Amino acid sequence: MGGYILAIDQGTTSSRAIIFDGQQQIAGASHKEFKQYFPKSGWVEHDPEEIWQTVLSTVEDAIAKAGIKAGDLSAIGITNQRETVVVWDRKTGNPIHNAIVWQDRRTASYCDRLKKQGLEKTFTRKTGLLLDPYFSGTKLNWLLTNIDRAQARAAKGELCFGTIDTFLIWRLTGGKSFVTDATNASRTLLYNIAENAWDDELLKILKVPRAMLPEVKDCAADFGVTDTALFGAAIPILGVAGDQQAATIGQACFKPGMLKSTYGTGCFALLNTGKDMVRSKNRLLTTIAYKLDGETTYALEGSIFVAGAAVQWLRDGLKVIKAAPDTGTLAASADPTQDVYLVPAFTGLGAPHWDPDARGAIFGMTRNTGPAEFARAALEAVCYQTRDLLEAMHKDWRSNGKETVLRVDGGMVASDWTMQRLSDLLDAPVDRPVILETTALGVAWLAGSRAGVWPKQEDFAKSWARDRRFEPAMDEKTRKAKFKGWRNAVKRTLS
Ligand SMILES: Nc1ncnc2c1ncn2[C@@H]1O[C@H](COP(=O)(O)OP(=O)(O)O)[C@@H](O)[C@H]1O
Ligand SMILES: O=P(O)(O)OC[C@H](O)CO
Repeated sequence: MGGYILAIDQGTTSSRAIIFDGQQQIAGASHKEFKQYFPKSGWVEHDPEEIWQTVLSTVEDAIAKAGIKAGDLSAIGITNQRETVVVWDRKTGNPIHNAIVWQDRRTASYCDRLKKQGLEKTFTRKTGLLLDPYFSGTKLNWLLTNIDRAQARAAKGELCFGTIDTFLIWRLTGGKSFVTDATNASRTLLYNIAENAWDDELLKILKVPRAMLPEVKDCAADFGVTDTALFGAAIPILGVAGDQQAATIGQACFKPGMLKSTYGTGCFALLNTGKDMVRSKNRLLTTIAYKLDGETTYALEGSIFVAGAAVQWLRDGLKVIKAAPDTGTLAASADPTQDVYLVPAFTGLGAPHWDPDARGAIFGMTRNTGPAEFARAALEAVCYQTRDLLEAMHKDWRSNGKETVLRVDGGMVASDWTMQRLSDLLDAPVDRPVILETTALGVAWLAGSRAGVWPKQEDFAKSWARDRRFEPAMDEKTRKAKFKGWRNAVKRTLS
């Protein structure tokens, strides 16, 4: 036995554990949703203990389903929802508050104050990010300011800050490892992506004591060993990356100009820009795609906050569908003469607008508008937003005529209707891979290659296989008219 790699994919709405065998095939998988907390308008929290329990139970379940023992695992890779902040007590390991989730907008006015002080340029130059509540830094400031004695305790080194990867590694190693990787660090507003180090000036502005920060490692590195009391074996953790970066790796987007877009709760498009730290003139992010053997590869990123979340809203809020896959069928039956647009700014708008105060809106409803038109509008909104991102990317990045085909993954790409509409509205082909668990696959590759049991980068890239290519089939006039309607709807939604 050997070559088995466990990938822990801790996402926004669920935790997954997937075991890959030595041939990079899925040998066992488990998945568990957990509760979302919305304490106030625009606030989103998770209970770190629920996250931990779902990780433990899915790992045990995946091991059982794969029919192996924990000792058969060569390594673990961890990938995670990014930016979400946990602060815990260094002695007890207990969180001092719920995790503040990436979607949470509670620090919008603080971001505005920082912008008014003219600080956005400093943050963007050093971190590649913008002053938006999306990122970890202002959320961490909120915890330090609002939780009793947190600031003083953090300064004394009594508290630890982490994104979800760091929190999980801390727990998995029995508090022995306090580490993160460069991709997760690059989403905090505290990390200088050119120097690859926590940045003292930014720490001072956001009043974050250095004593509470983890050590930052490459994506394939020694992150610690699991406590034997947990799974009955000491398993090395050898790969870590934020989920969008892990998907970029899993999609084998290793060459500059390669591009992937992941459709989960939100949608995130990453374009590999190689060693170039491309500075966007169109409000995209510059971020770390991965750091391997001390070398940093950068990406341009477009982030949309609501993608599959709109499908969840159709299911749980409007109750017009029973399950996510019903959306495509319903959308296909929509009246083509009704131009209904949904701008799903439930938690503000991300790239390229960055408007945290915008809220969702529907335009073009008539007396005949029903669930089918809502479903189509929700799915099309994801496609229009992807086009907004790709247009911005094309302005920032010269492809020199070497266009690569967009590779897609995430829960939503199971919908053929959505992928066809995406290709139609982009007027470009879209490739869906055979393995849709690209996030888990990417981090499994980081861990497996570090363990020496998985192929090197080039051979891994060759193993990427396409399930289906969607080609555009919409006429230009319709596409133009639809996109014009979308742009107009967005304009009317901005705050
Ligand atoms: N067939 C489908 N059609 C449309 N949306 C879908 C479909 N299957 C799943 N989804 C949506 O995809 C999302 C889940 O994707 P996933 O990649 O698991 O997300 P995350 O990692 O953010 O939790 C959910 O929001 C769900 O509503
Ligand atoms: O959990 P996902 O897949 O929606 O990803 C969340 C992103 O990492 C947020 O930046």
